[in-house]
Amino acid sequence: MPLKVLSVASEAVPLVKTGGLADVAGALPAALDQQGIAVTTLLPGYPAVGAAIGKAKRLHKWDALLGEPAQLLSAKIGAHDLLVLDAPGFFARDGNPYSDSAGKDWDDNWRRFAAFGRAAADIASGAVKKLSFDLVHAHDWQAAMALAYLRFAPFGSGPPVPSVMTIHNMAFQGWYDRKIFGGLELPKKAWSIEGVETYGGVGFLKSGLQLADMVTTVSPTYAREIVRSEFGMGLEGLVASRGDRVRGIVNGIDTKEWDPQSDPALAANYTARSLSKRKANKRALEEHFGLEKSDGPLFIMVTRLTWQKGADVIPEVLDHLVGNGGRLALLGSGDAEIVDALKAGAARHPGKVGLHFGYDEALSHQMQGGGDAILVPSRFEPCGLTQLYGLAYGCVPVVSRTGGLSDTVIDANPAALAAGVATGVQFDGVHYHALASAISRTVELYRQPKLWQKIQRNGMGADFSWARSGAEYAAIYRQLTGEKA
Ligand SMILES: Nc1ncnc2c1ncn2[C@@H]1O[C@H](COP(=O)(O)OP(=O)(O)O[C@H]2O[C@H](CO)[C@@H](O)[C@H](O)[C@H]2O)[C@@H](O)[C@H]1O
Repeated sequence: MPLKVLSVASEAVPLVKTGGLADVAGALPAALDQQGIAVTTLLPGYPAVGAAIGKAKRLHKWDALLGEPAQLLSAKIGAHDLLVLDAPGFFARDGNPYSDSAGKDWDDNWRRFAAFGRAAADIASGAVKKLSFDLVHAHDWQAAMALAYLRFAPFGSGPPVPSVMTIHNMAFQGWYDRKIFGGLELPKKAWSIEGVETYGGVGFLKSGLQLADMVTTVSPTYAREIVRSEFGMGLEGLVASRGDRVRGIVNGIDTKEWDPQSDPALAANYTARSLSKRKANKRALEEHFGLEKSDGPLFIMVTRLTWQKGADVIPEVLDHLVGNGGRLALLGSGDAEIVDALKAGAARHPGKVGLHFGYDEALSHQMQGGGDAILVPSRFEPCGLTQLYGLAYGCVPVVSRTGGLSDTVIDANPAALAAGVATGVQFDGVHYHALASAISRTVELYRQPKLWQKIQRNGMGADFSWARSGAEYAAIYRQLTGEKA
């Protein structure tokens, strides 16, 4: 019998995505299947999820799940085994999973995602006939309360199922005022520093970190960084106290979705041996972004426009980038201030800087397939996926040396160039000078076509499949289920 894992995630490709969490929650099950592990993913029943699954089988019903009627639906989408928490009072809303159409977080997010956790814990502790799981894997704060309910208020009285908590981003913690505690329907004993109490309120992510049998994060470097206050965001002490129960496993990418040889979004498909075909993609990008046609270096960026991603430094560096013969195509959405500063910068450089605000999956593929280099100047980055897509597509990553960016890109320093292993450019610190000098270095490399192609090919040949990381998760699952057996 394969090990059965309940993966609890608030978003997963191909059904609903606002960021990298969805890519990982969507891709990991197939990798684990290769390891003989059967993953079922529990998702909230947002409108898009309901529409995708259509008429689904009902497995369970709650008259009042933290106050709202709910049912559990079962569906299969492609190879994905899904459980969907259909609770219209919580999830049948316009906007994205966390905020309304105007971008404002829903006031009752604590209740929505506590209910999600409550449902996950019920499922994992035997409330649903015919469903049983050997382990629960919760992703980020939206799923973390599953572990609090499992510990303090499981459905049955059987042995507790082991658990893994994965941090995709420590910056989002789900912290709420203590007055919500009553609404969580947890026993009083959960209100303690060993339970959900966090700096006088309720901490969702903190509860998961405290209570999980194993904590993972999405790169080894980030796992080491989050014991320091600059990265731990207040939870560094707790992370440090968990010692070797905190591991870093670098993300892979879905190499079927992200394959330049077969990607239907591209004007021209190509491989590491036919890089010259990328030119057609570059022309298509220039067209889309209203850029002058040129064979000079075309930088791209695909990102949330936030402080984390260093997007605020881009407007400052535009003059330098353009002055060095570069052009920039940027796709993103986020902070209004950054949007305004980018617009002002682009207005100074018509034909050289093109902006597309919003979220566009197909365009993000086209950009990786036609751009020469992708800028990823993150202040912190648990793993980062866009640099991995860049590597796979021969769009050379230019990254700050932090978190997963450190672990996945080999800087084109003299030693790496001499050894023929460089895959990108790294720089230290996220500020004008660091980024400007990284851009200059990149342009210099680009102007040496043989060397540049070598860097592109090295990246395209790197192993960023899920196979290796899948094996690491599988080893953790086996260790934990063995420990509890
Ligand atoms: N405007 C836009 N249009 C189209 N696509 C867009 C887009 N903006 C972003 N994307 C896409 O969204 C994803 C973002 O991935 P990141 O790794 O940058 O993750 P994010 O910070 O969301 O997630 C967190 O979780 C992931 C997963 O573990 C970690 O890699 C990361 O470090 C951590 O911060 C990529 O697939 C990217 O192409």
